[in-house]
Amino acid sequence: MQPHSELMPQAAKMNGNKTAAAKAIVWSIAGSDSGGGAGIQADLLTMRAFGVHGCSLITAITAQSSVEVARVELVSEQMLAAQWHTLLADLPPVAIKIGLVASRAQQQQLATLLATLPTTIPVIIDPVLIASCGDTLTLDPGSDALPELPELYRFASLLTPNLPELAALTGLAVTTPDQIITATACLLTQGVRAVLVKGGHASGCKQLALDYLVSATQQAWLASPRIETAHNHGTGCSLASAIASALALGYPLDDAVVLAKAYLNRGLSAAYATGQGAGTLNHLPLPIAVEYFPHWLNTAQVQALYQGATLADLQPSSAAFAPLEQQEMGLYPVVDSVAWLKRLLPLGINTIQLRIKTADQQQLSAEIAAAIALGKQYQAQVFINDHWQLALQLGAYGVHLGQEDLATADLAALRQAGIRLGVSSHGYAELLRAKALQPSYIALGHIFPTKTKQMPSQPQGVVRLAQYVPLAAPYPTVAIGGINAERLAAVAATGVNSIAVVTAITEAADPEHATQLLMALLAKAKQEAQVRQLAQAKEFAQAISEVNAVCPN
Ligand SMILES: Cc1ncc(COP(=O)(O)OP(=O)(O)O)c(N)n1
Ligand SMILES: Cc1nc(C(=O)O)sc1CCOP(=O)(O)O
Ligand SMILES: [Mg+2]
Repeated sequence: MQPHSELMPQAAKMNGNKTAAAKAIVWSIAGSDSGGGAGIQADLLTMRAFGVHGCSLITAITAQSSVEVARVELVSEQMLAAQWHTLLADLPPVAIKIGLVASRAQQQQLATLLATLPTTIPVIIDPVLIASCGDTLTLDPGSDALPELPELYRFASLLTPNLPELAALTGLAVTTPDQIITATACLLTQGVRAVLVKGGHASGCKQLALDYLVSATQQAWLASPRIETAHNHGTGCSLASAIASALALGYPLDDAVVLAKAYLNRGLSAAYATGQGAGTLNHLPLPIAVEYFPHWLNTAQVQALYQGATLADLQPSSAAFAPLEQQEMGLYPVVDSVAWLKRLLPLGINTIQLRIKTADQQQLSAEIAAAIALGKQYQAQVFINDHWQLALQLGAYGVHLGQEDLATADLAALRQAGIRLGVSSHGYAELLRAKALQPSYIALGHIFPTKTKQMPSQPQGVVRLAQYVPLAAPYPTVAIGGINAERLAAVAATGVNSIAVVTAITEAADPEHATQLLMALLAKAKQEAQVRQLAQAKEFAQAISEVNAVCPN
């Protein structure tokens, strides 16, 4: 899917004689909650917070407050169809969120309608069966009632059941992590492409909410501190809408889930009362501060949590990779031969990477050994890309690994040998996964289009980079991908620690001159950033002293 609005030149729509930027359109197919906490109302607030344009297709109208659902009326088949066709003609969706589908007939109708849409439009289905408070939402009593949703399953890019719903949908127990994995596997076999199990109801781990994300290609657990609040009405609707909105903005599914979870955590932290019953989360706009982002865990870690371990136990400092000796990496050239190291190290580069993609084992071994020796000679941090076995064998300073290498590399052996680890990342999910390894640095790519390598992901741009940098803390960060002299200042302004380049050096008419220019530009940009930070700190201190002068206590 193409990223919308944030990364691409803004699409323009004519509005009278004014030109306005178009927002991505997200449909919410759901019930109306007259109390304003859940359903369509929560969905539209969430979509607004994400900066997308929300449209509603109402399936049922509820007379609902914070304490009761007094009456539910399904909209007619004709009215649901009218909403669909009217919107489709003028406001077609980039993503769809489906919440309350109030009868089997509506399921069938929606299945027929969804089948007419391109399969590239992501559909997030939040099975509204059992509310956060544990109440079963019984809408259409009798034989026509839910919970069977298979009619719609095959359209779901992601299904987001809570634990009781997962149990109801599969007929399986879901008390332990293994049982949750088995139950979700059962849903995948029924045609759902991915499942996010919301762990808010789990009793196995008291301090954390553990959500489980699984698709055909990956599985992961997201751990967030439990937020103690009674005002959690509409959390399921908001999470699913947040995921649909993030997908519409061009985030891949795992990133969309991470961002949506952070959105929910922050909203719950600022939740407020409405009536006498459960109030609602606060729909605050993006961006979201680092403290609300979840941790990325594997199943073994979650099993340990179920047995009483804490998050801190899972990441002891003894399991961290050695830190960089020179934390200020500056300009970080990524080159494919020792000949390049010989040209660039005398210029004062302190961090460099040997990235050889084609060579036989003997050549590789010789190049890596020579690179290590040069690193020692120039007291430079030389990282070896990919070839971690040779790096280990030959005693390299560091290795740089991609996400796909993490499954096969012997990380424990590298750590024990004191070899530094740099890890690639391309978005929120990979960043959290990299961070969980306690590496020596985290690379954030690719910022701009690059011709050096075929990238499966989209360029991130500097707006997203600025959000990733604080999330990577305390690990140093390196930006990579399409960076050159013109773009360097904008990249450095994000606060990233280092900038890695390939072609800006290797394809320059005068690589030594280009390197020196990039080094000087980076040093200048960092100095300017420091001056800006100092000025901000001064302004803040001044404001505090003025407040103290007015109200000394
Ligand atoms: C500093 C830096 N960042 C990212 C990469 C990419 O590494 P990887 O994901 O291993 O991909 P390849 O470089 O092997 O194509 C990097 N090399 N350096
Ligand atoms: C090797 C590499 N890795 C990337 C990532 O995003 O992981 S981008 C990239 C290529 C960087 O080359 P250039 O500076 O010529 O664009
Ligand atoms: Mg690699």
